[in-house]
Amino acid sequence: MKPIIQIQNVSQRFDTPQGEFVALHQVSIDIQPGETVSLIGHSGCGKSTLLNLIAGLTLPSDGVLLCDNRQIDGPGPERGVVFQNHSLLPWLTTYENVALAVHQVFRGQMTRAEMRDWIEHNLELVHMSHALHKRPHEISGGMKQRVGIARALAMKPKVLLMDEPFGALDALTRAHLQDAVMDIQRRLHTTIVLITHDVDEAVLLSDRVMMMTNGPAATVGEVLQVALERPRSRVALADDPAYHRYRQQVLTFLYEKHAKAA
Ligand SMILES: Nc1ncnc2c1ncn2[C@@H]1O[C@H](COP(=O)(O)OP(=O)(O)OP(=O)(O)O)[C@@H](O)[C@H]1O
Repeated sequence: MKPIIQIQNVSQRFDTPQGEFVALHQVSIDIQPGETVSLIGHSGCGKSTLLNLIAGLTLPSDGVLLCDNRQIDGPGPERGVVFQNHSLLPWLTTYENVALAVHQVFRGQMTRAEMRDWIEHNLELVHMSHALHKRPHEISGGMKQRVGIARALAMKPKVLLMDEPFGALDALTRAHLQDAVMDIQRRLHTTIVLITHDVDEAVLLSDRVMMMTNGPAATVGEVLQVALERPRSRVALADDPAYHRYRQQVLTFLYEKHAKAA
């Protein structure tokens, strides 16, 4: 199968008052359609820098990134982004926040009725149909994050890029949303690239975990293939020796091979 995302020898350098800072050094990754890949590594290693490059929010100093065989030279609707802080517009309702994105992408391609159905469908996917007319300040953090995911999905992205999407949520809400994302992925076969600091989240959600070395000049140090059957249940996995072995491998990478000085 042809990879949907190709990252080829990508390096990223930043000019700083102290001189040039090499954030990423020669990162190469292929991501297959429908795959869920997580990026894990200590704070400051370059995860967001890499995700921003895939999103097209920044351009690499060296190397090439391709999405569906086309060079990434800016943001595009085929790459939906979900950030840690939902980034909804506070003066718009749940429905209107999603509608804004849908109108931008599909104006001229869908009728008004089709757009309305599509907006409602995506909010239904994340179980938010009951709060279509609420504004962000009237809903919880987890609900806002659901709307952010619906907004990204509504653009029919080939790839969903998530930068610590559940980082600001309590453990139970986080678990619900992880399940929702796995469910959506199973139904839509969306390719997902996810940044996380959470070893359990990485193993539970991913087909592959990219473990990044510490910066400067960070790169992918090891790749863990997670061959757990889907659908995955967090309760069943709690007793699964394979799950614990995977977890152990990530922990060993982060806290023994690439431990970070406090
Ligand atoms: N625009 C910039 N100018 C200078 N340095 C930058 C810039 N953006 C990122 N960096 C540096 O590059 C490195 C990687 O940053 P990045 O935000 O990608 O890390 P991260 O792994 O996502 O961190 P965290 O887990 O804390 O969010 C850091 O040392 C950061 O200070």
